[in-house]
Parts: sequence; structure tokens; C-alpha cells
Amino acid sequence: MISARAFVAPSRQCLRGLRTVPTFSQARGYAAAAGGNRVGAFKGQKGSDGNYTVTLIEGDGIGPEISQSIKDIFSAAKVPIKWEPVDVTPILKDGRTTIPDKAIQSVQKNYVALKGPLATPVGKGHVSLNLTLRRTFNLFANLRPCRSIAGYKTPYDNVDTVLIRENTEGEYSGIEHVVVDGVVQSIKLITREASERVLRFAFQHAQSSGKKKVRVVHKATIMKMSDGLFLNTARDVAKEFPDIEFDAELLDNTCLKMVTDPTPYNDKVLVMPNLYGDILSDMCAGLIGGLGLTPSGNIGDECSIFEAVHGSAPDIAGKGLANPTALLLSSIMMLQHMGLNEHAARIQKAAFDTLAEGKTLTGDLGGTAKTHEYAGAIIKRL
Ligand SMILES: NC(=O)C1=CN([C@@H]2O[C@H](COP(=O)(O)OP(=O)(O)OC[C@H]3O[C@@H](n4cnc5c(N)ncnc54)[C@H](O)[C@@H]3O)[C@@H](O)[C@H]2O)C=CC1
Ligand SMILES: O=C(O)CCC(=O)C(=O)O
Ligand SMILES: [Mg+2]
Repeated sequence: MISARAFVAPSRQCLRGLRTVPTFSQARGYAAAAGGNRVGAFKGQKGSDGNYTVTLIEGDGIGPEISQSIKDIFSAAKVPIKWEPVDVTPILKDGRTTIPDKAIQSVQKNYVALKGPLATPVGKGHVSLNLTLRRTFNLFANLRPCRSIAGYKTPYDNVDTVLIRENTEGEYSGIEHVVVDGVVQSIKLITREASERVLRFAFQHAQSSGKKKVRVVHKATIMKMSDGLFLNTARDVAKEFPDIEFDAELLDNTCLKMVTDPTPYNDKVLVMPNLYGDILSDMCAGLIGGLGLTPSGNIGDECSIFEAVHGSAPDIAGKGLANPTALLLSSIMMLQHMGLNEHAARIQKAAFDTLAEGKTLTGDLGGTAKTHEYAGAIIKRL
């Protein structure tokens, strides 16, 4: 029998010594899970020139356009960072997809990266580079907050969901094979070890961000063993956090309730296996105005990579139509993670004020501004 451990990146996770430190009192608290002496605490140091170096993966499709906006805004805000662009063109090594050593070394050296979207071929070709990056650096928790944007009207005015997605295994383990012609098998791998570390992260995030409850979203009615293990592990981990309420909900019910009225989820952190988090986070984005607005952080013990929830948006790529807000908010999470809180707050305020004013909006929000014009409006407010 093949051991489950053979399929997962060896974990160097050490969840000892966690401290629940709210990062700082910032308007919207996107990065409450980062900073301080805790899992994912930033280990980078300023260089002799006074700047941090941050690995930059510009990505595919709209990636270069939205990355340019972030570079322009950071430069105008005089953020003390130096970008280190890397190429992540996939390499096939011993039958496995990997990324160039230079890119791996850059992230390992800098401990932090900002990443644009990377496209994955459908049905064939290289495995997802997004997943490869998460597995390569053992980025076990994907934190995906989603908040209503002041001034942008959607059916609900006060959405404030936080999804935490197990990020290294589950349905996205990538273990697939042909059993016989016409029959394939795809393995959903769940380990107690990976479940425990993301669940602890979720409880800790609830503590540091002021959420009262952690809710596991699952289908342990059907996947009794895999989701059952995740759920049972959650019950065990919950005992370590008596100040946080814990409950569980079936995924289909969560979807129904969330689109009917998301506000009851505002006091909760939702934590779930990989696939459910992928799908639910796009659904939550829909509640606040779309994928142009939702950030995410892939948090690991050593390194962290910040990226938007969205993909490469091939339908609008190269036309200057993309909304860079999602990547900008991800980069703000990154600054908070790095302890650059004043810069984060200043850029965040300029972005939210621009959105609230409603004069310079990209097409996804009903405006006519090009990507660079919207970035320019933010820069004017800095
Ligand atoms: N983390 C990542 O890098 C992700 C990569 N992908 C990859 O992206 C590619 C395209 O996937 P899709 O299913 O089309 O999803 P997508 O997220 O790229 O696009 C879905 C829809 O949202 C719109 N959209 C996305 N981002 C936007 C932005 N910043 N501003 C305005 N509109 C935006 C697109 O125009 C499209 O209509 C695929 O190859 C997929 O594998 C998908 C999701 C995440
Ligand atoms: O890697 C991919 O192609 C898609 C990943 C994705 O949808 C996500 O991270 O939300
Ligand atoms: Mg997705």
C-alpha cells in the first residue's frame, strides 16, 4: 500500500508558540492572519539600501497589466521594496512539473512573493503552476477575505466573509490515473497533519481578527472518510480554542445560505478542503462585485505568496480592461504581512476612496476607465 505521506510535501510545519496578535488597527483588517510571532510570520530583512526584496511573478493574461499598476502605485507611495521579477515557465523534471530553480531560490531568499494569475491548460499539459507553487513552498493556508466595497452597490451592503482553504492536498492533490480504458480515478487525499495545520490557522485567524466562530464546510455525509477526517480533526483542534465557537455545515447548504443572505457569515471564519474553498471564494467574490475585487494570501511557515483570487482572464487580456484592485488588495495584505503597515493603510485608503467616489472605475464595476487610468486615480490620492 502506498503511504499517504508519499503524496504530500514533507511538512516542516511547526505550530508551536502561536501568538494571537491582531496586526494593527487598519480600516479593513485584511491581513489579520499575518504578522507577529505566528505561523507565517515574515522572516525577510531589509537590504543595505533600506529596501526589502520581493519576488514578482507577473503571470499570464491580464497579469502583466495589473502587475504594472501595482508597481506604479508602490513606486508613487515610496514603498521600501525592490521587485525581483522571476520566470516561472514550467519545466518537466523526472515526469513532474516544476518551476525554474531561480524562481524557487528567489522566493526562498526573499520569503515573500506577489504573483499575478497563471493559466492552466484544460485536460492536458502541465499541472497547474499555481498549485505547484503552493506545494513547492508548503503554503498550507489560503486566506480569502471578501468584503463589500463602499460605494459599489450590490444586493448586500455588508458582506464580510473569510474563507480559509486547505491549500496543498484534498481534491487538488493531482493524483490521477486510468484504471482501465474509459475509467479514471482521481484521488482526494486528506491527511490529519495538513488538516490540523490549516485548522489551527483558521482558529488563530478567528482570534486575531475578532471573529467569534469557526465553521467547517464539508461533505462528510458522502465522503465519510476524507471529509470525515477533516471534520474530526477540526473537532479535536477546536478543543484548543475554547474562546472560539465551532460548528460545521454541509457545503451545498452553505452555498444556498450564502447567496440568499451572506450576512450571518460575517462573524465566522469558514475553513474547508481545497476544492470547496476554490469554488466558494469565487462565489463570494460575486457577492461583492466580482473577481476584480478579491485578494488572497497563500501562507506558509517559511514563505508566503500573495495573489488575487481570479485567473488570467483571457477574455479581456491585453485590452487594458482589467481591474487591478484584487491584486492591489493582495499586495496590501502582503505589506501588512511584512509589517509595512503605514504604507499598506495609505494605499488602501487611496484605493477605497477611489472606488467610493465612483468616477474612475474599470468596466467590471460599470465604469469606462482603463487599468492604468484607475491606477492613476489611486496614485493622485496618495
Ligand atoms: N490563481 C490563479 O492564478 C488562477 C488561475 N486561473 C487560470 O486562469 C485561466 C482563466 O480562467 P477563467 O475560468 O477564465 O477565470 P478568470 O478568473 O480568469 O476569469 C473569470 C471571469 O472574471 C473576469 N475577471 C477576472 N479577473 C478580473 C479582473 N481583475 N478584472 C476584471 N475582470 C476580471 C474575467 O474577465 C472572466 O470573465 C485558466 O487558465 C485558469 O486555470 C484561474 C483561477 C485562479
Ligand atoms: O491553478 C489553476 O488553474 C486555478 C487555481 C484556482 O482556481 C484558484 O487558486 O483559485
Ligand atoms: Mg479558483
